[in-house]
Amino acid sequence: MSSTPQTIRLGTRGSKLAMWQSNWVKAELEKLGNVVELIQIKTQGDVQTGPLAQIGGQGLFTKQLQVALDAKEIDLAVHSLKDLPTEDADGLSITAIPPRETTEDAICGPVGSTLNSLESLPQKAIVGTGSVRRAAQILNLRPDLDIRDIRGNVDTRLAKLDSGEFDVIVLAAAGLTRLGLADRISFRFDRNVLLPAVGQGALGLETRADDEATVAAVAKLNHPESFSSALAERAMLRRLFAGCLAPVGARCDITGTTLTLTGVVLSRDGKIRTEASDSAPLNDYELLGISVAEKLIAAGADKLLAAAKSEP
Ligand SMILES: NCc1[nH]cc(CCC(=O)O)c1CC(=O)O
Repeated sequence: MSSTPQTIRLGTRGSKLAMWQSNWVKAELEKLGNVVELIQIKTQGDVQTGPLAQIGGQGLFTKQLQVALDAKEIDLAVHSLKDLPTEDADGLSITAIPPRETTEDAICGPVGSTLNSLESLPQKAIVGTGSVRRAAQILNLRPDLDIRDIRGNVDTRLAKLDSGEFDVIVLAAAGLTRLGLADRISFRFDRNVLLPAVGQGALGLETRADDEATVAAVAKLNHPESFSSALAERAMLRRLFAGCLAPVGARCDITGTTLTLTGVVLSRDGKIRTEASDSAPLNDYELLGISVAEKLIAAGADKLLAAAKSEP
């Protein structure tokens, strides 16, 4: 006698990118014999449209999913890991991180543009990004550029670019790739030059920690290298007492079973930049993140972060 598998209720935001990610997770779970139902949930980030830095608030895109998970309205939340605050949510756990998509940031120019590097942008070009991390690192390299805030999902941002509001915009290559829009990328930044956001390109699969059946099913989607690298970056950010709205970047490199984490913290205007790095066995990701954060703090990162917070 075969028992009918329990249905996993998967909570997702309704944006195209979120739906792509959730449908991907659904299909992977179904391949393993699970039954999955998608449940759309609106988050504050979908409702409010002001500049991200002003609406502020960590977890704008993730909190409602966590509330629904906690209330047992869903069994699994699929997050873009970079939008998920690093403070542990009571009773919830990141059960799996599937193979990570590319972590690079990309510049998108007008269709047919021949831009191929930051150096190829004209003087004072208008660059659209809402990310202080991207803004600070770009200004560090090109102080002349005119960085302006942009918001909305990937399609909205590309439409704003195409309407001529910006000369170029910056987006995560991961989102563009998932949406089949990689042909809109003019060039990608070298990860050694512009360090990605903590968790960029990774999905966080969150469950109730005590929901054994869902935990067992979801854990099969975990990719250990992606898990260790993304969680090392998150441990660094947590130890810096910073969030996804801070001028902080991170990069992980894996050689064999050794994980190397590099972190960067900048002033908002990009004039001051401190970088630190350390290596550890893959399983010691938590200690590695703390170690790199402490090196950054020793180099003055806490003062940069305090100053960045107090700026409008
Ligand atoms: N903050 C929005 C967000 N969250 C995740 C991605 C892209 C996909 C990813 O990094 O996993 C994006 C858009 C962007 O930064 O271009």
